[in-house]
Amino acid sequence: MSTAPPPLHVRGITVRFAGLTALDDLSFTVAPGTIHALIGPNGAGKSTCFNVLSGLTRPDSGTVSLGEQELTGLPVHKIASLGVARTFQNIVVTAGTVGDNLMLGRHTLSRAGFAASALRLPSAVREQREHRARAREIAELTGLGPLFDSPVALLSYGDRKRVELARALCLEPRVLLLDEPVAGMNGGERARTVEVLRTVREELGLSVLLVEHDMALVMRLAEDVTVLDFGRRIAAGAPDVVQADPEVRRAYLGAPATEERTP
Ligand SMILES: Nc1ncnc2c1ncn2[C@@H]1O[C@H](COP(=O)(O)OP(=O)(O)OP(=O)(O)O)[C@@H](O)[C@H]1O
Repeated sequence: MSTAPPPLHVRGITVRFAGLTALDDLSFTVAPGTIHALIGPNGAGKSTCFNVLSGLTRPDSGTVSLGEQELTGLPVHKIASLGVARTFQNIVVTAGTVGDNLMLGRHTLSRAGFAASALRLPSAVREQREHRARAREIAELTGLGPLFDSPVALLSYGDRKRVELARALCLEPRVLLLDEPVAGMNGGERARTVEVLRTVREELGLSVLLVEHDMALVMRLAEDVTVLDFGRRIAAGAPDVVQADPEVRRAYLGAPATEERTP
């Protein structure tokens, strides 16, 4: 297992869209090697936060750092290469085999240049072989091993969503940003994904920041929870503490958090 990742610090992030404050002075820390959930009702600012962390949105104020490394304002590819990878809510993977898609994830780690690869120089061929072997290991870890050579188009919805997860893991991230990893999955697929996430965190020792509407899953998987409402942090702490918080219950319009969808 690799060494523990540095903490991911979010400090005083504010994002405004025209007259609307999507994030209002938001601060939290993803502790090394933990699973941290970011939850809140629709429009609370969760996606905006992910967009800031992955470099898609520049905040009006505030900073994001991974340990000592400042990430605020860096371009998407730079943030990814510094160890922060993300998955997207909607599956984008439809073409190629599972292996092809995982190799795309390895692309940014390739040292061999285009010319060396095109000319099939021995060093480039060796490097490709190593990347493919690592992609296979990650496929095994995420339960996709037997599907490595299968076209993604033929996979079930749950497996395709796991290809997206495995592709992000192929970047060898230290922090993984997971945007609704079980959205649209059936009960069996959800349970399988929870298992895979636990294995991945244990085996790879990375930190995970999770946005997920499935409260039962969040409560089972996360060690820390940050709750947003209208861009503000309204509660933070261990799942049972957050769940009992009156303001959190109010934000969810009286719907007790535990009675939402179950995996
Ligand atoms: N590009 C944008 N331009 C204008 N307003 C935006 C933009 N992106 C988000 N918003 C607004 O910012 C607020 C926060 O949206 P965001 O998508 O971050 O919430 P969310 O918590 O991810 O919601 P959901 O759970 O529905 O995905 C919302 O009021 C949304 O309408």
